[in-house]
Amino acid sequence: MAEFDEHKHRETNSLEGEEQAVVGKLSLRFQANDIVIEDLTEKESPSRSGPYGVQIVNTGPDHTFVLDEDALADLLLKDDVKDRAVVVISVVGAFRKGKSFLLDFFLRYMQHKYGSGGGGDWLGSEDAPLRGFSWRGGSERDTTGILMWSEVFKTTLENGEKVAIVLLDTQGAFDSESTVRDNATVFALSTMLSSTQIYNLSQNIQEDDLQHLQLFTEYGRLALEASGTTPFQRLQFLVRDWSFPYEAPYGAEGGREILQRRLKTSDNKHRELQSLRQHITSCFSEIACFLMPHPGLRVATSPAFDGRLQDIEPEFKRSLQQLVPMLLSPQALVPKLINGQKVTCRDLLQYFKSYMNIYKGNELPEPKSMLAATAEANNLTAVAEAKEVYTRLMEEICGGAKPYLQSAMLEAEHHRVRDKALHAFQSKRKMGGDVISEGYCKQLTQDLEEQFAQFAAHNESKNIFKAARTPSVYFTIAMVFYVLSGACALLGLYALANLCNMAMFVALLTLVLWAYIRYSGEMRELGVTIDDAANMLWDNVMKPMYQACLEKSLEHAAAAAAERALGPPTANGKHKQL
Ligand SMILES: Nc1nc2c(ncn2[C@@H]2O[C@H](COP(=O)(O)OP(=O)(O)OP(=O)(O)O)[C@@H](O)[C@H]2O)c(=O)[nH]1
Ligand SMILES: [Mg+2]
Repeated sequence: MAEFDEHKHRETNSLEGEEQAVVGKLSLRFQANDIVIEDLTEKESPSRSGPYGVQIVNTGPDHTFVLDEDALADLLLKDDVKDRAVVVISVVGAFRKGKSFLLDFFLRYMQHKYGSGGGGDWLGSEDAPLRGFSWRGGSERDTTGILMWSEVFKTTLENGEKVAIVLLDTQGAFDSESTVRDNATVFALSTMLSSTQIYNLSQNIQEDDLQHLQLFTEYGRLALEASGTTPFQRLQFLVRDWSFPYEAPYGAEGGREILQRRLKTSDNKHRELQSLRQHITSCFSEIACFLMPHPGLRVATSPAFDGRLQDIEPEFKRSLQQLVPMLLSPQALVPKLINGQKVTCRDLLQYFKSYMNIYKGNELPEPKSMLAATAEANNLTAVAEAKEVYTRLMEEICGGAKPYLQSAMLEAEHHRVRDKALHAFQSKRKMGGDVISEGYCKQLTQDLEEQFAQFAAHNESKNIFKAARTPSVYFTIAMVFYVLSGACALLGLYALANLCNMAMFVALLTLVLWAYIRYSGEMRELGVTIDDAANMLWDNVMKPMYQACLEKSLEHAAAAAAERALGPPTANGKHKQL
């Protein structure tokens, strides 16, 4: 039924003699007396065989945002990137202003420079449609929540540091469906989590654009006080459709002029305007601006435009050639810092979780709770790193295929490795001071002890003598009863002999049952009971008897040796010296 409705849905656009009708997933385009049929399925939901924009923050009911932890973990916890410092590039700003469109050019550069690449110009061929994050024409919003590109790019910076690069596309602000809180949430989340925040503006930098930054300048001020380091890295204003190149030229140079004018603090400015400017400047380690020309009427107004370069004004393409390497070349990449420390992909997952938590309520969080969330995430990432150190080192000592290690030695190694892990935790700088980190440290110590118990149990299971205890106990019992039954039968005590036989069969049956449980992995609880019974019998009956026998035979052997050395005792009890 839904499919039927969808197929009934029709949209028609007309532009300069071109007509387009959308029927279900098919687009019919009447262009220069030709009918062009396009399949929109791929455009709407890109094929999952290649990379795509992964929805990591979804819009939930009642204007809530929900983090898709699993999707994010899949991207950030891949073995080849999880421990790399991360560079996070995000684009924010009002809706329908070409954010996703721009990101798709970023992707072309990334794939060319850091991906499978290929020769030629990174901008691509003139007639290739633009693919990547979903973008489209029209007046209704397209991107919702936050998306991360599924391909985490890798490169080495000039200083030799290996980094991972992630791209974020965000929901446009100020559409008719979003509340002020929704806009603020997307804006704050992406700013707090990115190392390069591209603030996409249309035509000019206006005062209200600066005011939106005020949302977290107070957080920035508190973070600055708490850590003594600049809370955010790069803020890149990007002015689209700049129409006054005669006043300030397109590109970074013109951008600098405009930015200077907009951020200038002078005595004749109102105090509020001055303080806003001061805060913005102190929160980011680098603020820049770039003026983009208009891409041409086909880009802005044609429903048939699919992103191919041949439809874009050359001036716009020239600006892209300047802007994109300026932000994404290895020399330009800025790793994400929080509290003055590099953030790895694994840490980024934790920061996402902690920051999403504070945006769960109905109210916008206070800057203080944003700071508390940062302190929490600082500690949690330090805990995760310490646990990683502990697990890695212990795996090297007694992990999977490593042979059995004596219990006392394993314990000594545990103490050494635990101290190393605790040192890793303590040496990471954390907001909130010792009072907060003490609690995390206690919990960490407890968790490491629990982990050690598991390592120790695993180590014990490798002791083949202990592993063989259960079958040897039951086999011994069976043998003892077999001999006893034979002896009883010889003495004519048939009732007793039968009882012994029965006990022998019970022991053998238990042995067979145990072997089956171990082999099949079924009825594991019964297996544990059989092992426990064997341990109990060993500890309380067989071991004492075995020790008693051993002592007796040792005594006997010692006496025999002494006798051999000293000769047999004489009638008066003295030994005759040989
Ligand atoms: N005027 C103008 N239009 C542009 C520019 N860049 C892209 N567009 C057009 O803007 C429209 C919207 O592009 P999107 O990339 O989907 O915009 P968005 O900002 O991601 O929109 P939302 O996802 O709804 O927030 C498309 O028709 C593009 O062709 C530009 O620099 N100037
Ligand atoms: Mg978009």
